[in-house]
Amino acid sequence: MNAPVSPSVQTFDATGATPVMQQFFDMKTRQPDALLFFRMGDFYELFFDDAIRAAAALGISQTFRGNHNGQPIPMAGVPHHAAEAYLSKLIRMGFKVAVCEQMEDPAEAKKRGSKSVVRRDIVRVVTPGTLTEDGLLDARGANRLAAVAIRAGQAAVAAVELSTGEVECFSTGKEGVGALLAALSPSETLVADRLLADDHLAQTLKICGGLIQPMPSALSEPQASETRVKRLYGVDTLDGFGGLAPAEIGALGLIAAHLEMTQAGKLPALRAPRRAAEADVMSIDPATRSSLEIDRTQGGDRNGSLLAVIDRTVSAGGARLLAARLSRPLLDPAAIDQRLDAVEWFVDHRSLRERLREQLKGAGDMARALARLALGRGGPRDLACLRDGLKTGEKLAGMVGGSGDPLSPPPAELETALAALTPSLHQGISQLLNTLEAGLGPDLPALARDGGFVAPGVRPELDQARSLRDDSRRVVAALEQRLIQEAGISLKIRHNGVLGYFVEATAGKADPLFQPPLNATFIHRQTLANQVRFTTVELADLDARIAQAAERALAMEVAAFEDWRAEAVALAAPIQAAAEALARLDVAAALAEWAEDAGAVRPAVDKSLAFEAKGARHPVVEAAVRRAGDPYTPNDCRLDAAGDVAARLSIVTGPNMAGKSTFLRQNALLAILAQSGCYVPAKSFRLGVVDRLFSRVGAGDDLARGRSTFMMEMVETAAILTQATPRSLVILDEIGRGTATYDGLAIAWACAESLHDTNRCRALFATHYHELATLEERLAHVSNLSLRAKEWNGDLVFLHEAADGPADRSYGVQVAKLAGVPPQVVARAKEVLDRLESKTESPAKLDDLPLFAAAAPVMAAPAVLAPSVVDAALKDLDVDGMSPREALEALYRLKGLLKT
Ligand SMILES: Nc1ncnc2c1ncn2[C@@H]1O[C@H](COP(=O)(O)OP(=O)(O)OP(=O)(O)O)[C@@H](O)[C@H]1O
Repeated sequence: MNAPVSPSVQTFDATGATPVMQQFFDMKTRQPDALLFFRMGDFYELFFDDAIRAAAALGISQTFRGNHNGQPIPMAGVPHHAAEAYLSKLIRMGFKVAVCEQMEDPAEAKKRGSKSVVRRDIVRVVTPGTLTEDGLLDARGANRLAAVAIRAGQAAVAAVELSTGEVECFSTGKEGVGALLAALSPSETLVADRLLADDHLAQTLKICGGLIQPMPSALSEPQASETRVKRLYGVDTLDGFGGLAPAEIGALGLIAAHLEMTQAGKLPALRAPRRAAEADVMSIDPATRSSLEIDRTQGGDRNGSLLAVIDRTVSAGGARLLAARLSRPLLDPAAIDQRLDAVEWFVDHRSLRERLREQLKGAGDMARALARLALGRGGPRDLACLRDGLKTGEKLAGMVGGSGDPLSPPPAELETALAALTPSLHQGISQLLNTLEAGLGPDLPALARDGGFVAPGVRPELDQARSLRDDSRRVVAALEQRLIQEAGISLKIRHNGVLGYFVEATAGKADPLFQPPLNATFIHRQTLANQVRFTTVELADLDARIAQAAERALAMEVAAFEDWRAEAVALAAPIQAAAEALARLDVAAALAEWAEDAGAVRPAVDKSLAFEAKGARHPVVEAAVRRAGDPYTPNDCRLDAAGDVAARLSIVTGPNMAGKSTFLRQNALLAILAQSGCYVPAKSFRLGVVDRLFSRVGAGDDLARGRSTFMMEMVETAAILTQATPRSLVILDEIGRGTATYDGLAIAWACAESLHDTNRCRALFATHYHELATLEERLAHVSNLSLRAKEWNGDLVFLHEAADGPADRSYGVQVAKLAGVPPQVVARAKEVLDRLESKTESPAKLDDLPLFAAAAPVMAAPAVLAPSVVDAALKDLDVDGMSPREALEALYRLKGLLKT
């Protein structure tokens, strides 16, 4: 989303306004910070500043309409049938839009007097977090409205997905808000305005809160909040939600207030809040989430993320559930196992899985259809979506329940889903299903008011009105034949919204109709360039009868729709449960499908502090490498925070491009996949649950950020060192690289020691400081790993193989050669390196290293290398011919030259 646009609040002097403008001013005063879409006939018009801003944002023309206080009124408009596309664009740009509709037919208004104005009202305020239309939403992604509240030092984040009715509520400490928001990735976040004075919180919200809506602080006060939440759920007490904490009520209260304000009194069908404490889900801070590219890449694309690679779901609800699971891995091994049982069952029942996935494709998005119906924005197609979803559910329940394999009955996770999908277990649902199956015809319009969707034979009165209408149409056809005979010229009976039915003749041939005797029958109505239009007494009479019958038929259809809608909304809870059950089946089957495609295995998750991966792969890099026709090298990784069966901390070395970052990330992704209840791409994987995952990936990986991020890197490192527990998993990639060599080495060294001694967590620490390899001898639970490369006929070959022990050397010069650094520079670098590596020329050996001493080591005497190594290397650089990556590497090389 683009940077949110700050609302511009205008003040108006309404004196002397025309009645319509007066109405506009009234509406605008009610929603001063929203663009007002003011319905006038077939258009939504915008006026004054709104018109100017919307015209600029949408690239539509801005005109003027009349005057106000002697000034022309700026105006811009969008046709109502195309409004959704414009709305979508405005919302994406961060605008808020208030939709003001005509609440009556203009004819009704006329009855009150010729000067009276059509009644209008704001029916909805559209904000990013309150969208429900398919056209405005990504079907496979959630669209959440979040709220943050803090009470007595305790924080809560609540989130509602209005388009499916899902509500979640999390309690956390103040510092946990960022991780929760990053996991929820809301498109809009409500927060009491006084909390924005807290810089840290304001910054967190800015990074992961979507559009921030400051709310008057009074709205999150306990009493007001509680009353609003009760009203939202239509309950007398909140006890049924299991003792919500004051901060949770505050956050839900803000959501309730925002919904009241934006939905113009329509109540959404919300589910009871699903609550989770920080202790239930793996905490992944925003920086880690972004660097691991879980549901989107660092560039913001879904493609190339972990989610995109493993997602084999076939329904929108399934896709959303998988995304939610992957963004919030669980901590309870039993709950994780339940999910894994379901996946395993589908791995074992392949043909059933294939049939089930085929059925699921046609199931539609029940959750979103129901939400639209509840908010009065649904139509006959949404009812059909419920019908099809429930029907599919019934079929699937039969299919899975009757799988006929007594030795391997469906596990608990699937059993619960099946129960929610068996209509006979819920009388209301089977009744609704019968009603909709019998009631909905084959051709369904988007809106009930377009009619034609109620099947014949369902409502006798409707059938009567329809046959009257259709009979009359046959009479019209007969009348047309008679009039042609009578007039002796060719003519047609046509219909339009203004004239109703009329007779149309070509202008050149219409003369006789104006002459006696025909002018006694044909009454002139309209002359166009090529046609002349008439009516007859008989036709006018027929027109009235047809219009009446059609009107009655339509009214009956709309009434039928309302009945069915109400029946469905009253069954919101079981329908939502069925929708979720379909999503669960889809996710379990899809993960089994992926497991088979990717050769993934079931992980063993327990309460130990171990991490034992054998033959593991990075799912995203593997896919990319294979696409390029290369093989991917699987790797093992063993850690144990207790230090019993493996080291707690592994120092990972190896040349540039050897695969260090990939190895680190791969292991973090295994933990996420396993705790989300997914199979993992490995030969085997045993994991003691990880409570917090931290990843600090080197600044050098991103040129654009690399220059000024040493501070950022240190802030993130500080967070890790203060927050990681013995149950956490930390991956640190090239920490300390963005500063002077000795500072960097000292910081890296101290961090490694602290992780080992104080945090005592499992950690992988990739570094170019080979000096850190000696930690293995100095600390009890440290091991060395290296990603291997070897020289072959003067070239460097990357093996991507993680082996015990440190890297023998860094091969920086060879990598420079591979990267296309000019041969003379490479040759010179080799020469310099040889000298530096010879004992006599290299004074800075680690054993002499005065770690943490204030004095920096003295540079080697430059005399032998006069004028200077750096001068020479600089001179040879072809700066204009370098890519950014080559430039960065050259810079490091130059810094490397300074090292000694
Ligand atoms: N296990 C593997 N099997 C096959 N190819 C791999 C493997 N690991 C990494 N690669 C390939 O090597 C490339 C470089 O990997 P990566 O970025 O992890 O190296 P690095 O050691 O972190 O490099 P640098 O130190 O320059 O950041 C990857 O983009 C991928 O194409």
